[in-house]
Amino acid sequence: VIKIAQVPEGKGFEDYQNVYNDIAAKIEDNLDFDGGAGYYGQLVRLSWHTSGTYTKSDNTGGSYGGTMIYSPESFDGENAGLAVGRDFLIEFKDKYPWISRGDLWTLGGVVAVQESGGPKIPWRPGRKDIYDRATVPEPGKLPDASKDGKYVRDLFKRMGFNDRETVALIGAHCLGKCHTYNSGYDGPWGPSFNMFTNDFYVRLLGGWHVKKWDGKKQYEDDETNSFMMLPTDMALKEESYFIKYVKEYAKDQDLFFKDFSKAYSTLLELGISYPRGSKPFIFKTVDEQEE
Ligand code: HEM
Ligand SMILES: Cc1cnc2ccccc2c1N
Repeated sequence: VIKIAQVPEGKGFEDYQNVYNDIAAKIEDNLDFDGGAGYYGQLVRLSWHTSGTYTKSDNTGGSYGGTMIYSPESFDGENAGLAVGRDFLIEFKDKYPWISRGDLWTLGGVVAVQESGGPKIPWRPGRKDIYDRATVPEPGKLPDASKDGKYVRDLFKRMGFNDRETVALIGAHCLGKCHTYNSGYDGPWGPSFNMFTNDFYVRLLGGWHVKKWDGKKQYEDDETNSFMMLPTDMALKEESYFIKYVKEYAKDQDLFFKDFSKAYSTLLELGISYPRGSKPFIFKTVDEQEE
């Protein structure tokens, strides 16, 4: 399956920086949403779920066609709650009719990471809204949080990621929270889930215990009982092939930022063929434009 990037006629860096700025402004106007998590987590999760359906062996799935709104992908239980992110962004599809769903949904994630203090994420436009349902991926490609490390390793390998990239990508769990009505998991209830940092790894290396409640098995931190980890989060410290990267990133935020930027940029472009030598955009943050 070939998916060629096609940039809308005459659109360039400035056009996409304008969309970036509109999304950033709307995030800024809604910082108290979701108990103070804002929309950062919602938008990064949307960008990841529209991309994480990718299978390297047959080049199916990925962000190219904006297929998440079509069945059967729209029925994937792992996508519960993503209408929040899609509805947040939909006004920009009306304001900028030339932008595709895939470009809008992935750009939303780039804005969220950069505006929450994270690294710059190189990004290229050219995803095309598809209309033929044949290219809509089946449910089951996105990960189930109740599984173990081997499952996580194999799932990310299916997308073409190695162990280092897998650990770096899951560090996005520094943002946002779980919602029982989406996934059955809950929390964190602690502070700072609206800042992109290496906190996830630092906390992960601390003490955790299984939460006593009637919901799905998840972990709670020994110290304050206000943070949470999923079973697949804990898997990163249980497997020898993952924990070495958890330790590296807990010690060195710059290294995490560098590896995350590369892996996340790759994630958002899985399956897409770009013209040789096409240069990604590096958008300015809102703060950088005020100077
Ligand atoms: C083993 C892999 C992964 C599993 C099993 C997993 C699972 C989950 C689950 C169950 C939630 C809670 C959803 C809810 O209840 O609203 C969640 C949230 C989230 N995930 Fe992951 N995830 C994985 C990897 C990733 C990756 C690779 C990224 C991004 C690069 C990511 C970004 C996020 C974000 C930002 C949130 C917070 C969403 C919000 O605040 O609404 N996750 N994840
Ligand atoms: C600290 C932490 C750990 N795991 C998470 C998983 C999903 C969403 C948010 C998370 C989070 N803030």
